[in-house]
Amino acid sequence: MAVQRRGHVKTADTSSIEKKIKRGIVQRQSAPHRRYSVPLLLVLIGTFIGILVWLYTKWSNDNTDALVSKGEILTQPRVFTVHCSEDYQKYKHFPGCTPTKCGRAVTDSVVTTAEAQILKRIAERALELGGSDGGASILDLHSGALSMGKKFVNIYRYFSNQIRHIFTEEDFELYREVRGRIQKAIAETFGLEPSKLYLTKPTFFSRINSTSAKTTHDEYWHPHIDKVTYGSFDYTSLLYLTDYDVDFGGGRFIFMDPNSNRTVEPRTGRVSFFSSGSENLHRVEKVAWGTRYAITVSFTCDPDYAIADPSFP
Ligand SMILES: O=C(O)CCC(=O)C(=O)O
Ligand SMILES: [Fe+2]
Repeated sequence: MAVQRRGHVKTADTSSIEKKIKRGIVQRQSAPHRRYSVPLLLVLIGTFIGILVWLYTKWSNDNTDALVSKGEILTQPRVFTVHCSEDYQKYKHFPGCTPTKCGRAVTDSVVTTAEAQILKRIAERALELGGSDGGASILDLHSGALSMGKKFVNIYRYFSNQIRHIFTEEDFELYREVRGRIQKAIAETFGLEPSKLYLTKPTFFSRINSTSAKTTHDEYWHPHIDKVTYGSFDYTSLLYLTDYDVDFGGGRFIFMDPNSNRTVEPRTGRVSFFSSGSENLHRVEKVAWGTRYAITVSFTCDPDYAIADPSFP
């Protein structure tokens, strides 16, 4: 009995030990699997998220290439020619001016950074007296139009007593000088007679921030063709007064070509100019943060639509 009891106890001990050993083996066998499964899962999830992010970036950028990025400094105009649209045929032809060679160009050597900073301060001074309730405000030195709330006022009339504290004679001189240089660069690039190009309206400073639009005037981001929108435009130029990715995010200028988008990243003193027809459909990306300043300086070939340089009233 005793032997049997001992034997029974021994059997029970043995089987529990065997079980433990087996469990140990199973645990040892399964341990590497468990050790690797969590990191492996994380790698798989990470890869999956990576693919999703890549797909989203590719999709949202929609084939977007930088024509000129902020980091580059162009000492010569970078010129891209494109076929002229038929838009100009609907208007009177002015030999030596009406676009026959169309395209776009960007240069950093026409306006200095210091000049652009002075021009930016003109816009800042005037716009802090008014400004749109929405994200886009303008100041037109020619007509005097200044965004104010949901409307516009005439800065020369509205602030008539203070106007000589807002602007100086030198401000207007610099504006004229810069306009002349841009006109020359356009004429050289497109093979035009500079004197056959005239300043036209609207020509204006713009200030854009990320505040949501309150009226349609604030909706600057829509694709458009300047010749269709403004009629008299034959050549559009843009002078940038702030830096993309430093002073503001978003806000890149986008040429919308049939199969791709090409961006110009604003940089203080950078001038971009292009023929105004539908060969240069474009839009401005929404500004995500910060404040973007620019000047739209427009030119026509039709002397009937010419305007004089701005001056004190
Ligand atoms: O500010 C810009 O970059 C472009 C503005 C524009 O498209 C325009 O004034 O017609
Ligand atoms: Fe435009």
